[in-house]
Amino acid sequence: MSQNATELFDENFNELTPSEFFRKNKQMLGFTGKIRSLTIVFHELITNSFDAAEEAGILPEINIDLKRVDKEHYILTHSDNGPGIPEDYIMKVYCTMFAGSKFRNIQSRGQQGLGCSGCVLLSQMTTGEPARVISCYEENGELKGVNMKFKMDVKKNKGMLMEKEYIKPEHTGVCIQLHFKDVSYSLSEQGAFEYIRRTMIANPHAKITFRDPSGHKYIFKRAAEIVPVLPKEVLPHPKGVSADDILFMAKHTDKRRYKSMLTTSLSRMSNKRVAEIEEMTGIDMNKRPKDMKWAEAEAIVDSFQKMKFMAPPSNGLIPIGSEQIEKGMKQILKPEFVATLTRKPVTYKGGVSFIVEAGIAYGGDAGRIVNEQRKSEIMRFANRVPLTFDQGSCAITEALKSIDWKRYGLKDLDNTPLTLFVNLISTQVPYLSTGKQSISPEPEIVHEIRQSTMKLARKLQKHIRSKKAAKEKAMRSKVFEDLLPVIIEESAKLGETSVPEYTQVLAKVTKRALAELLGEKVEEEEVEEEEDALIMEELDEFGYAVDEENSSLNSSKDFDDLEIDEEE
Ligand SMILES: Nc1ncnc2c1ncn2[C@@H]1O[C@H](COP(=O)(O)OP(=O)(O)OP(=O)(O)O)[C@@H](O)[C@H]1O
Repeated sequence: MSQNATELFDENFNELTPSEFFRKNKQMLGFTGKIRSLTIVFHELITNSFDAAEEAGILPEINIDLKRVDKEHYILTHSDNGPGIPEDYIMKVYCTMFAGSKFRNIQSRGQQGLGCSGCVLLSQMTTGEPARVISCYEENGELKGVNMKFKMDVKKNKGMLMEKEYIKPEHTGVCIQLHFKDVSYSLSEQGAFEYIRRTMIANPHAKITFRDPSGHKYIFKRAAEIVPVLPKEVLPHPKGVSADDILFMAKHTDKRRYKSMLTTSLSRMSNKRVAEIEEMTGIDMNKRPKDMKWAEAEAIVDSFQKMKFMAPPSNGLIPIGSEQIEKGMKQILKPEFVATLTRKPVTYKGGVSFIVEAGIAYGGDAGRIVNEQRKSEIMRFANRVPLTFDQGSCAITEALKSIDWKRYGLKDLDNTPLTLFVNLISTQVPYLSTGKQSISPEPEIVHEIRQSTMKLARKLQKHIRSKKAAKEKAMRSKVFEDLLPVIIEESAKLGETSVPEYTQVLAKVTKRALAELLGEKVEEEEVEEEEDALIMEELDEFGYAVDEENSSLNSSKDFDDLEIDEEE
């Protein structure tokens, strides 16, 4: 007998909690593949510890201990020195999907309220073991500590407490212990160790101690002692909102008129601008937001697109800063050459501001060793967090691959000991998926990455050129140094005169070679100036007109000082 719709629905209709959904779709949390799954766990726990410590004005210090119980069974213990999590929130943080404190228009590493609970879910799904969390925090001026053991109730999207004990803490912080199977620790580019190394480049203010499964202890020391300035929450920009956003604001605002709702919910929106919108759309701006219709929201957004606004305030964006990136790169890569920069804030999609930071390190430990040869590597970051996977579709990869590297003297980029660093700072990083591993290639973002990297590539080209020139000059000087005394002495013998004093002249000609032999450091500019003068004299002697102002000797320097965007 056939069933009617009501019977069918009564029997089959169900609601899926977020935890149930992600239990079936763990790949959407980034948990695909054994190596990647473990790296994502490291990523979630490290970024949370950083966010929490920085928000509390504390220099982050993290201890990670990864023990291998047997081939594929690991126990991860991760502890931080952050402000801790109050007892009532612990199970919400670790067992409720889409719960957190970062659903604001603010620059932070976390955005979605999924990370911690995702790790607990993976642990439970692969081992059936509960999570253990020790949290120490301050409440009403008192230091409190609690040690809890719990599991996640996937059907209810919340925690099930198994054990609880109050402890006497010495300082604030969180320590979490999780069991994992079906994961793998690896030293590869996508492994957990490399994730920590990259994290340290973009976070030189942090300290991480890591004990790997073999028991080896790595201490990544701090290269900077300043807690990054806390980004401010910024209101959305009119050019970055949709009709749906406006309608959502209208339904949830406590303001009584369209006018006050718009001026308090959006940046760059004054009474004058609201009057312009009123004139353009004919909508009465004194109406109650709760009564707003879809067509009105659409008309308001259309008017935004026709208007000119100042760019969004950039105080919501806190870049790492080129000096700090340089410190991070030097500390970890010990390169022969490094150049870094932080661009000015700009916007994508007309209203979301972002900043691109870039760095190039060459020589030393820059690049990656593959088959005993150093190769170039790309390090992608968003809000200081390394992006380790899905590089193919990412704006950073696309931008860097589109640069004509031969133009900068790098004929074989792949086989160059080079690390290319790019960090995107934004309150809304346009990730391509919830796994947050690649950035959408918005044209404005790709443009900024290209410009900043090309600027640094030019500096690198200059460095490689002058290194090559210095080597050639040193070789030439060496020839003089070896031959000139013989020629002078033999000539004196032939001319039957005494040997003239030549050491000073020789020293001048072979200044670089002599200095190098004596282990002295020669002032690059001084030598260059003297050599330039010598060449000028030579040209003059041979009858060539030398126009010093426009001489090609100066042109590269002039070009380098230009603050313009470069087009290939
Ligand atoms: N180590 C920690 N110390 C203090 N608070 C923490 C810590 N870890 C997590 N939290 C709190 O728990 C919340 C939830 O964390 P979770 O990782 O699930 O999501 P998120 O960081 O907000 O976003 P995302 O899913 O994008 O990482 C955070 O918003 C933060 O308030």
